[in-house]
Amino acid sequence: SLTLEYGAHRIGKRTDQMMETWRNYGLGQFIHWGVYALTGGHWDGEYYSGAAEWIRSWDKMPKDAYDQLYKSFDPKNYEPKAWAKQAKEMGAKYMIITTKHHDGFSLWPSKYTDYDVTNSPYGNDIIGPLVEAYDAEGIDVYLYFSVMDWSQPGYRVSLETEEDRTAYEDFKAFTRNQLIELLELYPSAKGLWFDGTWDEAWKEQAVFADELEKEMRAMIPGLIIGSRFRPDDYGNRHFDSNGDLMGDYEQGWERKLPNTYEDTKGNDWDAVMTVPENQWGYHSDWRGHVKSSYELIEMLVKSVSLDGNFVLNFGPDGQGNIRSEEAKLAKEIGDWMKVNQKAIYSCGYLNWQKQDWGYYTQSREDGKIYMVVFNQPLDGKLRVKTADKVILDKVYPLENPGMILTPELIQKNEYFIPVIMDQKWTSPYVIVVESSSTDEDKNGGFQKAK
Ligand SMILES: Cc1ccc([C@@H]2N[C@@H](C)[C@@H](O)[C@H]2O)cc1
Repeated sequence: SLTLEYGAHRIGKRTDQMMETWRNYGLGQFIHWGVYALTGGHWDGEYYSGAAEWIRSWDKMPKDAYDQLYKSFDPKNYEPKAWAKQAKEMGAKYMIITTKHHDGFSLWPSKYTDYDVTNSPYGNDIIGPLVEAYDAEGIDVYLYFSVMDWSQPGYRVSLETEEDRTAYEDFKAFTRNQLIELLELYPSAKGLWFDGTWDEAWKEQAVFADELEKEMRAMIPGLIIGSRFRPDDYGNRHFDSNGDLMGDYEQGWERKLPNTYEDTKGNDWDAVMTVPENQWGYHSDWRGHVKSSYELIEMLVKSVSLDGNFVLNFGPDGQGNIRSEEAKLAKEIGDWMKVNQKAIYSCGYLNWQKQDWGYYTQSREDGKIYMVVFNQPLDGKLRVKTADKVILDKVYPLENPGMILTPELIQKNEYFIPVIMDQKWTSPYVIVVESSSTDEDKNGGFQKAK
């Protein structure tokens, strides 16, 4: 393997408490909010078919018109406490907020740019009250930060000339200043979610990024930073040039999920997901497929079953309203979580053979196994093939622990669990499996593991 100065600084999962807490979240909320929300994905009566938060890059969006939008940013309906309460009801354990997206508009009072909330009619800090509201609900806050910043004169896609390099040095100092400022202003933040780090110019900054990451980690011990921040000695992000994970967890799952445990490479990871196919910021006219709570619950369960976190995106409108489609999803997901949260929180991957009826999760606290059923077999028999030397001690519906189910042995380590056909299941349900391992003792008999 290559000798890397700026590659992965750790092999394998972090084992400290803050990362344990992160690993056990299960469900998170992403919030994309900024001046792009004022356009709602339209300009001058025209519909923008791209991702609404990218509307500035649209050829039909005059850049100076976009860059004046902040002078109308005055969200009368912004209610951070209501947002936090809604997230709590949904069952989110953490929230990632865009402090600054690619356009560079800073939602906090930044000393380092005039392109921030203090120079908008709204005038006040957006981030601070949001952090307080989510902290008060017991939901951990993470700060999304886009390194790419179209508003900054020193920003460069690539460094071709000496002038580029000089300008980029200013941009690097600005970037560092804003990040240090964010961590000084919001020290209760548990981590940073970086974006906009794909430019060639940034990929040459292995030394700078490494020093900056070390500085930020020193400011907030245990700070959690994903794989999308640092480039290694050869400009590789996410995985260094030896294939080792950069940062504390993999951030590569954007609008997609791994399909097998092997896909996760045994790393911690999060999947961030839009409700429509590809809209993060507010678009007033969602076209194409809008995901149902059923689909999103399956993605959540699939993520947890593969040792990941699932982060659902919300895009408040220009006045600070949460749109009705998202409010409905938050309610429906929350209703499901209220009944089934034990199969999500502090749960992860179980190495039993994947079955068609759905997903296994296993509690990292008490080892209980959860069968989350999405596709009930027509004969009502859930096939279960355990790992070797496992016996099923007790099987019952999470919603009705008194209803003991008797597994039918098909062959060694394989059973049918008879589901309750008389009960009309209308949403994904959970069967609990309490199991123990058998170790063949000296004389070949079986005894229950202690
Ligand atoms: C090609 C591309 C660049 C940036 C993105 C940003 N990452 C998501 C988390 C959103 O912030 C989106 O604007 C998406 C696609």
